[in-house]
Amino acid sequence: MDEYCGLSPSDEQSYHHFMHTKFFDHVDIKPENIHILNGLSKNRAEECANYEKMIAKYGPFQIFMGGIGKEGHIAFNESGSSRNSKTREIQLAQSTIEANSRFFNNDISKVPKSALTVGISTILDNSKEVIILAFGTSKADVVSKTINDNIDSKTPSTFLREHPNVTLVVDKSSALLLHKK
Ligand SMILES: N[C@@H]1[C@@H](O)[C@H](O)[C@@H](COP(=O)(O)O)O[C@@H]1O
Repeated sequence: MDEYCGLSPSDEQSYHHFMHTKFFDHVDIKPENIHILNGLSKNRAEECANYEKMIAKYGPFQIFMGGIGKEGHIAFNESGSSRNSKTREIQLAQSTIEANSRFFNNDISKVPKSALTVGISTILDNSKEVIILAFGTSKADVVSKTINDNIDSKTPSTFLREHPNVTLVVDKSSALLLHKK
């Protein structure tokens, strides 16, 4: 669903690498059926347009499963992403760069500044079911906002409420602020 710009698929911090080591290497799937955005693409706009075309051709997704960023990003749809957004290149928010630096030896300068990501529309308008996982106290604020705030691009995860079949999976820590309402 998303990939850092400039990282090769073999780079240990790439989402290619993550998805293979955590998932694809453990299930029975043909390589030709795995589709991850290419962060090394020379023509990023074309890469994104082709991804949308492929989803339109083979979609909809049975399940879209992902996490959530502290400011409500889904995939890499940072704050400000519109409901109609499609697959595109996006500049990463400073908060995302800081949060993800934990995967780059806590060295912020090593975190790519941009990424390719599916859009909010790509997700919500092409998925029969959406499952979002949010664990830990660092996600408590955004879990509360996702459920209670106005639906607005400031917190893109609020758009999830416009989809008929979304499950937000939380643990006690990320659900902490829900009890205070
Ligand atoms: N691009 C990814 C997102 O797709 C993911 O949702 C987010 C939260 O991940 P985690 O659940 O590990 O905190 O991290 C990254 O920024």
